[in-house]
Amino acid sequence: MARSTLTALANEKTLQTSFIRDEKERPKVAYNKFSDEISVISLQGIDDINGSRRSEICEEIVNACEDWGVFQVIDHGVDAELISQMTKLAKEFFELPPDEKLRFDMSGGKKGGFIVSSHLQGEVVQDWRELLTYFTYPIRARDYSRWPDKPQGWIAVTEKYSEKLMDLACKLLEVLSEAMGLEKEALTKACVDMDQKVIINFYPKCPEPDLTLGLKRHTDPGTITLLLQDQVGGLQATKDNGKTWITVQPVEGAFVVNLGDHGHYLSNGRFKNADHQAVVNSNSSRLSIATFQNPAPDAKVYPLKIREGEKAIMDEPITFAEMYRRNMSKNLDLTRLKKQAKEQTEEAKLESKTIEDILA
Ligand SMILES: O=C1C[C@@H](c2ccc(O)c(O)c2)Oc2cc(O)cc(O)c21
Ligand SMILES: O=C(O)CCC(=O)C(=O)O
Ligand SMILES: [Fe+2]
Repeated sequence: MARSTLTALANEKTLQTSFIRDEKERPKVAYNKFSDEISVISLQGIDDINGSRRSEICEEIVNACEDWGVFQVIDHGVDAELISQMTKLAKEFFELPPDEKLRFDMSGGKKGGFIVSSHLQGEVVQDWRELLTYFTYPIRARDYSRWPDKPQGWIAVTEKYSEKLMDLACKLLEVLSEAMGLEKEALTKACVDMDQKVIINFYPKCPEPDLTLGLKRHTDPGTITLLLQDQVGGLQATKDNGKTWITVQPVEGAFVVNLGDHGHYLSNGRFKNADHQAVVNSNSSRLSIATFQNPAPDAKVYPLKIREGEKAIMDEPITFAEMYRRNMSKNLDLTRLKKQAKEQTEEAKLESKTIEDILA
């Protein structure tokens, strides 16, 4: 799609075929049929090291990580005013004219910027989303030329936001380290020099939302992700390999926290890395801001704790870069297999049609 954005397609009556997904991948649950299965945990009292509230909070977090690998946090200490400024500026970015957004176009291998209708590697079907991404930590790796200069105030607000989210993520990783019977810093140390990347997802309203996805089913690759979503709804998770899905209830000012593949491996599979996706709707656009906390690319990935009676879920330590590469190529193989299976079914259908025709 040259020099154009998704927003232009949002007013059409039907969906372009490049966004239409196989029936098996289409949404099974409505974007606004909210579930209360995901715990909403207040962090009030978490800093009171010897207080009883801290141990209750830790227990709630650990239970949620063992069950879904997803929970929501409120009373997290990130200033409500900062959250509302961040959301306002992010919305304003996506409202800019296409040419302004495309000044930050990421195609051509640039690191950070704006992408329209990205699709996952090896996929042909496009996601119904626009996104803006930039790398915030380590600070020395920041490339401010890839951070938008509009709307005004953007850089100062996003810097503050990423700093506060780094603090919150480290606090949550402390709780998980302790739950594994390790020192508080164990998980952050395993990340070596923690990377942070922010992805702002904008999902315009969609003419035929039942045929497509805003963001296809995936797990996040990193340690932990903090997601700020608006009140529209659309984040869905599954814990039975896609048979059933739930839509996460939006909670004003809350962060949805989910563990990624790295967090899953480090806990030897004890903490889940839930498959999730974003569905879209025809009534309103939706905005979400995902902050990914990842280990450094050359950090070693291997379980930090293997409990008695358990076997390691990895054969050998590998780097995070290698872990990411292997997961990507596994996903690619799966996509290829699915494509082949589909083609074979189509062929079988054609053959049987021919037989039916002969017999008719
Ligand atoms: O865009 C995303 C979302 C997500 C993700 C989706 C699909 C994948 O195959 C995947 O590996 C990740 O998390 C991300 C994490 C990243 O580091 C970059 C991304 O673009 C995304
Ligand atoms: O927009 C959402 O609700 C999900 C976003 C997400 O999963 C991601 O950016 O990795
Ligand atoms: Fe995700």
